Amino acid sequence: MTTAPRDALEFPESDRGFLEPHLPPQNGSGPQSDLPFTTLTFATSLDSSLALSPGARTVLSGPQSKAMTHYLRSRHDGIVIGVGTAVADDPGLNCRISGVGGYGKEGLHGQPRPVVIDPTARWEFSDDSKLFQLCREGRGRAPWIITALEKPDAKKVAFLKRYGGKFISVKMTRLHTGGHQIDWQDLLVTLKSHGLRSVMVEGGGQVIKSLLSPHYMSLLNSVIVTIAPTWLGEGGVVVSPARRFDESGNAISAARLKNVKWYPFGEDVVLCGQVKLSD
Ligand SMILES: NC(=O)C1=CN([C@@H]2O[C@H](COP(=O)(O)OP(=O)(O)OC[C@H]3O[C@@H](n4cnc5c(N)ncnc54)[C@H](O)[C@@H]3O)[C@@H](O)[C@H]2O)C=CC1
Ligand SMILES: Nc1nc(O)c(N)c(N[C@@H]2O[C@H](COP(=O)(O)O)[C@@H](O)[C@H]2O)n1
Repeated sequence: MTTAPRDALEFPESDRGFLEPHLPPQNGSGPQSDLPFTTLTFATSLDSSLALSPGARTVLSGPQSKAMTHYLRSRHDGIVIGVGTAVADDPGLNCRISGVGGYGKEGLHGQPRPVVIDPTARWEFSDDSKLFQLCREGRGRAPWIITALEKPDAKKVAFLKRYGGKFISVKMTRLHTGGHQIDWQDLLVTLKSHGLRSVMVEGGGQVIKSLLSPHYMSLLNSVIVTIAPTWLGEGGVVVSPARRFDESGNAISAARLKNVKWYPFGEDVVLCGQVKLSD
């Protein structure tokens, strides 16, 4: 009998049912589309912060809602984050629920593909990065890195290939601020064409802000937010989409959810819903 690794999490069957209407179909065969089922999910404080500062890994979820996030990871083919999160958190981005691939089952079945949006390929990963440690241990998959560069650094390309990861070059708009803006529709179509039938976008702040813009929010099939009973205070990484205005120039809400359900989860509350599109 194989024993689960020490960091394995438990997420009981009894806690799973409520999530089902908010998740991609179990067998992956949703309506035929060139887009993957896309979930936006993150944990926030009472003052809408994801983290104490852009560079700070910050624990918000309690044990139960953390296990829920890992269950979500087992139900999606890919996890998307921005390079800011990769650099700040050195994340694992695997699923640590007992019974999932590497945590009790043979192979990597149930393990999502990490996808990092890194326009300039600035993430300096190495064998010591948590993601690659987990790959070596058979407990996670190598990342795909989405870049605007046509020819990323050959050493990085070779490194990723050794672990089974890769760069995917996509067109991005160059902003006057010097940054980049990805076309989310293009990205999601690309991910689907590479075999990801469902993706969950975890953050960070800049990624979520751009996805919640009027142009892209209709791409979201589901939104699942963990709210932790804490204020992080000023200077945090805040989730705050750009302002919107009506025809008369009056400010209106940037985005709103519909079909909302709230579920208490330990000391946290988990909010599930769908983006309400304007008529
Ligand atoms: N509480 C939670 O659930 C989560 C918290 N975090 C936290 O968020 C913080 C990082 O957030 P941010 O600094 O906002 O970084 P981020 O993770 O959003 O990455 C920002 C970078 O990603 C790229 N990027 C993002 N959106 C893009 C777009 N639309 N087009 C092209 N490139 C794009 C750009 O290179 C940008 O500089 C960290 O402290 C991390 O711990 C991250 C994920 C989840
Ligand atoms: N659900 C959730 N709760 C929190 O409190 C968090 N800080 C995050 N962060 C996200 O999870 C990633 C870390 O994952 P690993 O535990 O290393 O696998 C982090 O990079 C954020 O994407 N999420």
